[in-house]
Amino acid sequence: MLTLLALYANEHWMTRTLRIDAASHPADLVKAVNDSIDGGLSEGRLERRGNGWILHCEIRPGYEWPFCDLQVRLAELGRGVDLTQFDSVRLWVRASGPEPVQHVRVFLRHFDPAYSNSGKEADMKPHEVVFAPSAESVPVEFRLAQFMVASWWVQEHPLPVHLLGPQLDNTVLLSLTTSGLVTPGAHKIELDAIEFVGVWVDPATFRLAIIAVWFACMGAFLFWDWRRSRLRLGRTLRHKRELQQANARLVVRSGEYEAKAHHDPLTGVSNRLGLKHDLNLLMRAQEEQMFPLAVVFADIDHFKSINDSLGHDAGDEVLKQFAQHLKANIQREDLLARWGGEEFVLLMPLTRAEEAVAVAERLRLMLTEQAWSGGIKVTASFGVAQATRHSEGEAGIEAAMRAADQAMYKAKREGRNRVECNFKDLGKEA
Ligand SMILES: Nc1nc2c(ncn2[C@@H]2O[C@H](COP(=O)(O)OP(=O)(O)OP(=O)(O)O)[C@@H](O)[C@H]2O)c(=O)[nH]1
Repeated sequence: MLTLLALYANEHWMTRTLRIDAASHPADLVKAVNDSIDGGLSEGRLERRGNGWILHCEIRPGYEWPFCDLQVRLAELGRGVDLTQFDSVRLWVRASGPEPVQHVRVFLRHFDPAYSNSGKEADMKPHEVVFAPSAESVPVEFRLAQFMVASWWVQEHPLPVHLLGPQLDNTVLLSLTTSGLVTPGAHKIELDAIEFVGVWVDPATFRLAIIAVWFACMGAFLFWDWRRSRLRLGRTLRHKRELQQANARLVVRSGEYEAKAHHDPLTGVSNRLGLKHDLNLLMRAQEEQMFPLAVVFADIDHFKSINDSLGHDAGDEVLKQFAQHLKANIQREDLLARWGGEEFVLLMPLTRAEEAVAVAERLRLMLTEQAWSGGIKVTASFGVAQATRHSEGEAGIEAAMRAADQAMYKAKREGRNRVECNFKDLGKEA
């Protein structure tokens, strides 16, 4: 829209105008001239009417080319107007006379010291157009490029080649003249105003400038867009980094919560949930290398009396020590968990019940040999069972655990500080 507006403004508003009429132009610079200067008999008289002039002209035979002239001097001699800064001239002209179609010649006379030094108007180079005012609308507009140097003048004024063409940078005179082949009689030329019109900036140059502005705007836009995208990308990357960091923190935190959920806070070994979780992982990863799976239940003997005699804190300390001793004396692949209270469970993959009984026996002995805080003696009762390959997955393991628990109670009944093994309640041979 701006471009269209600028193009319109260039053509219609960004113009320079030089207007000449009787109201603004000094009266002594306008006069009527006739062929008497060449020995003719025609008579011209100038009348001012309103803001214009009227040339009354009586053409009489007597000179070979009779004429009358309405001469408007644009400036003093030698100080002409530079018409090259204008594109066209508008004339408010009417003409009447005895001819069927009345013609008028328009001359722009140029002063150049190379041929005009005599100061005579006849020695100023005439640029000419001829037209019939009645055939044109008023005002009639000529492009200055339409004015041609009059050939008859060039014949009378031989000039070097470089001076033959049109020259309008020092124009001193505009004249309206009766036509060359004029009919004798009363002629009249009315001139209301003259207007030279030009644009400040030549349209071609202006369009080039607009294209340049477009390119500059596009470049500026691309640069701005590139910077905006970079900033946006930076923000996105920052946001992504923050999300990754938050995510990493969440992963760590959820790992911590999971560890807490799977471990007994007092002894640090797995709780029931942790044992189930670890067992599931093992079953998924290496079910084939799990069986036979030995299950050992260990329960501290007379733990209530430890609590009662030494206090609950001492009881806690015994529980911690008990768990550490068990943990330190089993293999890495064995799973140890606190089943509840003072009861612990041990799962031993690829271990037969007989081997597990031996391990339980070793653990039982080991516990009796430990130095316990408070100088007390701590013993435990063990129950052993086994889940075979024939047992169906978790159901088999749960059955083995029940059997081991019962064996442990049997050990309690049989006097404590002993190991009992239960095959019977599994219903299958190891
Ligand atoms: N200090 C402490 N005591 C606990 C904890 N959990 C359970 N107990 C106690 O452990 C005792 C278990 O007593 P009982 O079930 O009678 O068994 P017991 O005294 O060991 O006797 P037997 O198992 O038959 O040898 C109870 O007094 C519980 O309060 C614990 O986390 N810390």
